[in-house]
Amino acid sequence: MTILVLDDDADIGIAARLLLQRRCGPVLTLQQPAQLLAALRSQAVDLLLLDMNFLPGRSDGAQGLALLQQVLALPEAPRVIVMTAYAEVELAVQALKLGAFDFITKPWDNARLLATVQTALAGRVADDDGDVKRPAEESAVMRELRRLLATVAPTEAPVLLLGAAGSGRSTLAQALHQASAHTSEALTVLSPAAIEAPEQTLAALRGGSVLLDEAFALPLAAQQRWLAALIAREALPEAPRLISSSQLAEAQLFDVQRVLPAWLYRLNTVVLRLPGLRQRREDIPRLAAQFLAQAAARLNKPPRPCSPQALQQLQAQDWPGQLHQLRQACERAVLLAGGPRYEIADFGLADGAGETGVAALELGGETLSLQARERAAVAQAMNDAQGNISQAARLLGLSRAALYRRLEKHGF
Ligand SMILES: Nc1ncnc2c1ncn2[C@@H]1O[C@H](COP(=O)(O)OP(=O)(O)OP(=O)(O)O)[C@@H](O)[C@H]1O
Repeated sequence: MTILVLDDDADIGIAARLLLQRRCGPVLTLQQPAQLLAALRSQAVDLLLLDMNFLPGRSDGAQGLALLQQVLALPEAPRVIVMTAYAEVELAVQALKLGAFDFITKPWDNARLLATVQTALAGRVADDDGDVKRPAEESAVMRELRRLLATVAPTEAPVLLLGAAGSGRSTLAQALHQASAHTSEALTVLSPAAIEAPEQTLAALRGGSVLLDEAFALPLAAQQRWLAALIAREALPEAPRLISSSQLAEAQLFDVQRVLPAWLYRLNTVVLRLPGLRQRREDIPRLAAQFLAQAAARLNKPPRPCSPQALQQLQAQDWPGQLHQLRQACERAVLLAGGPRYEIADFGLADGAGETGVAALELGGETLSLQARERAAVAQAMNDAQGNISQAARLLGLSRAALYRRLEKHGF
């Protein structure tokens, strides 16, 4: 994986090389924008770190944006991370709209730059001959979701995020907050099911965004109180931007025994639905590569490619625990892998569990391992409690914290 850094400040190139070369691959540096296109035509580059301002006294990024467009129009275009000054959020947003993979602000935070670079490189997977292919593209359904997110983020409209547990709702809420007008303020995450006094909790918030996690996983009377508390809070200055999440299916949302319609209508001005991995299998290789690269860096293991067979089999799994489960499987692979590539056995997937989920484990009867039984019991309780953590914990005779640990452990 080759990285090219273009910045008129030579020190930036040196700093990037020191940080990235050992962990990610060769780092080339350039200071002259005029040399960029020729360099990209003569040399295979996987990732370009592109400064946005080169002319003294100019800071509108126009030259950087023009270069970005030219780079992305190349037949073998690398991914591009643009580098902007702290105050140039607007410029970064423009670059993202043009197709930049991500942006980083200078002076950068080393851990953040490394993570961003690893994520960008992770999309490139090795084929059978070990050659590097073009980054796998994002599924159409996720591209559409991002487009919607970019449209609604700058508005003040309440957004409801729907998706299965582990499908990435918290991450989407973060992205929404970051692209909103409140990005310089806090995103506060609240679990209504765990909060006794919504009035005081909401009154204490000043600006920013608030995420009401599992907003409907509470009794109807409590939903009524939250509704009243929210209406009271919105009448006061500095009301936070409202984001909520739920893992309920559409039909359950409109079940009046479970969801107070007025509470739902307060939250669902805009609804963003996160598809499960089964609905976007084409994203699995890229996500797996990303999780593998992140885990390898964190655990100080050498980066390895995934064998094409392993990728194919990962793609064929159903992943009932969604991204959480995929991430955990990738961490296992990083810990267990002994060969030059990750093979499917390294991921430690329970036989059949991936294809058919919990049902297969239950059918396994006496042959089930203790771990599998525990997972099945947790899944059953979560199902019976309709996703309400407190209730599921009661059913299992566990504390909420102990249940959270088990949910995490089993990749829900
Ligand atoms: N678009 C993405 N690309 C890569 N990784 C992602 C993405 N979205 C989420 N993840 C990762 O997947 C995992 C699950 O995401 P997240 O915690 O956002 O899901 P969730 O639906 O909020 O889960 P829960 O139901 O447990 O609250 C996390 O480790 C997160 O870092």
